[in-house]
Amino acid sequence: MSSNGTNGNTSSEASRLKDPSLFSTKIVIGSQRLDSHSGKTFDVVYPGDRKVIVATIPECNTQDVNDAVSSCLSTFKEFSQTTARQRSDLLRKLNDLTLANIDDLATLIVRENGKTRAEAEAEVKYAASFLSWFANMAEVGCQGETIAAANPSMRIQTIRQPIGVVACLLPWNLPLAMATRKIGPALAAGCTCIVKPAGETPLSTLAFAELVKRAGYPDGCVNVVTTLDNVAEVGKAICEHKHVRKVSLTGSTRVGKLIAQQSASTLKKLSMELGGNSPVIVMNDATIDKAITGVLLAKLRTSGQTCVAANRILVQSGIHDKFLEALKEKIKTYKQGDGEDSSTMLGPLITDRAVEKCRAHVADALEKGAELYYGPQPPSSFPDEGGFFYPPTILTGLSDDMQIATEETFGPVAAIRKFETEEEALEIANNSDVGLGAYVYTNDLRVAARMSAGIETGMIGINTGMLSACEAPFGGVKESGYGKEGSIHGMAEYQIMKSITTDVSG
Ligand SMILES: O=CCCC(=O)O
Repeated sequence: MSSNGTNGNTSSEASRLKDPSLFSTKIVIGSQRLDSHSGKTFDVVYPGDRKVIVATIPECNTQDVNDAVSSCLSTFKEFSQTTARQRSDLLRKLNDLTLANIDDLATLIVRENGKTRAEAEAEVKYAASFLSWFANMAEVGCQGETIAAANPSMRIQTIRQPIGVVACLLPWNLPLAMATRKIGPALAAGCTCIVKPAGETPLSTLAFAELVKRAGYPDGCVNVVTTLDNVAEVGKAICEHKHVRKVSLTGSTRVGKLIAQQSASTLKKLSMELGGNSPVIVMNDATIDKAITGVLLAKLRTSGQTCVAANRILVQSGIHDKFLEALKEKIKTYKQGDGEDSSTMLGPLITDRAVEKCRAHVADALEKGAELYYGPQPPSSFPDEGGFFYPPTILTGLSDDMQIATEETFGPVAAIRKFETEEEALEIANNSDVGLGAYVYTNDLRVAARMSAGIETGMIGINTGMLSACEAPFGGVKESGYGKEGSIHGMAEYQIMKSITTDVSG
C-alpha cells in the first residue's frame, strides 16, 4: 500500500476546481489518503464524452475494507462519547463547508455523473439540507423516554445510543445527496461510517470526506473505499464484517436482496432504498399545465435516472390527447447535451448500458404494440459515438406485458397509457412488485384522498412531481425496500434503543 500524503491530485481535472485539493483520487482510511492493497485502479469516465477519463481511482479489496472498518471501530469508541450538541455543531460546520464549496462539488458531480450544472448545484444544496436537518435533529433524536411501569417498584427508561460502525452504500444518480442522507444522520447519532460510493461517481464523495476532515471530525469518522470491478468482493466483505452493525443501501432491488442475504450472517440492521416503478395518474380534472410540469420533473430529473422517476404515466381518456400534445410541445424544448453548457437541460445517461436499456425498452414496447409519439425515427438510429445519450421519447399504448411496465427504464422515455376509471388506474398502478413513489394529478380532494390511501407505495405526490425534501420521510414498500431516510425518523435508523429497568424499592 502506498500513501503519498496528498490527495492524489495528479489530473488536469483538478484545475477545473477553485480549490484543486478537493480533487482526490485516493481512498480514505483514518488520517491517511491511500492507494488500495490490490494495487489496481479503475477509470472514471465523463458520461458526456466517453473518451474523457476524469480520474483514475483505487480498486479496493477485502483488506481495504478490513482496514477501513478497524479505523471506524477505533474512532467509534471516542466519537460515540461526544455529546449530541457537539455533534450538532460539527454537522453545522460540515453544512457550511459543503455550501461554501458548492461550485467545486457541482463540478465534480457534472464530471462524474454527466448531469447539468443546474442539477448538480441543486444536488449540492439538497445534500447540504440533510446536514443542516440532522444538525437540528441531533439533540432531539437522542432523547429517551420514561415509561409508566405497571410495577410501582420499578422505573423504566429508554436511552438511544449509536448503533456502531455503519456502511453507507451509495448510488451514482445523486452521489452527494445520497451520501449526506446517510452520513448526516449516522454522524448525528454518534456512529462512524465506511462509505462506498458507486464506482462511476466516487469523486464527490472523496471531496466530501476532505470537508469532513476540515470540519474538525476525528479521523476515522468517515472512511471511503472505492471499487468498480471488484464490487462483489468489497460488498460481501462489508456485509459479512462482524463490526459493521448497520448497512444503508440506495441501489437496485437485485442488489438489495443480495445485501440482505450477505448481512444475514451477522444480523445487521438494514435500510434499503431500492428500485421503483413510479406510476403517475393524471385525472380528467387535472390542471394540465401543472400536470405537464410535474410529469416532466419526475420523468427527466437527472435524465430520468432517479428511483422515483415517473415510469408509467396513466392518463384518463378525457384528457389523454390534449395531455400528449402538450407533453410533446414541452419535451421538444429540452436541449440535450454537455452538462457544463449552461443551455443544456438534459445531460447524458451514466453508461452505455443505461442507453442500451432505454433502447431495449423502446424496441420491446414497439414490438408489443406501443406507438412512437415523439422521439428518434427509427428508435435505434440514435448515434453510438460521443456521450451516453438517449433522446427524450414519448410512447403511447403502454400495456402490462411490456418491459417498460414492469422494470424502471431509468432514462428519458415517457410511456403513456390511457385509462377510463379511477378504479382501473389504481389497479394498474398497484400491479407492481415494487412501491416507492407515485404521483396523482387531480383537483378533486376526494380522489386525492382515495388515491393516497389506495396506492401501494411509500411516497405519493399530489399535484407535484417532487417528493424529495430532507424533512420528508423517504422510503418504499414491497420490493422497494424498508426504512426511512431523512425526516424525524431518519436518525433512529442509526440508533439502538435500550430499555433500563431500575428497582427503586427499599
Ligand atoms: O434516486 C433516489 C433518490 C431520489 C431523491 O432523493 O430525490
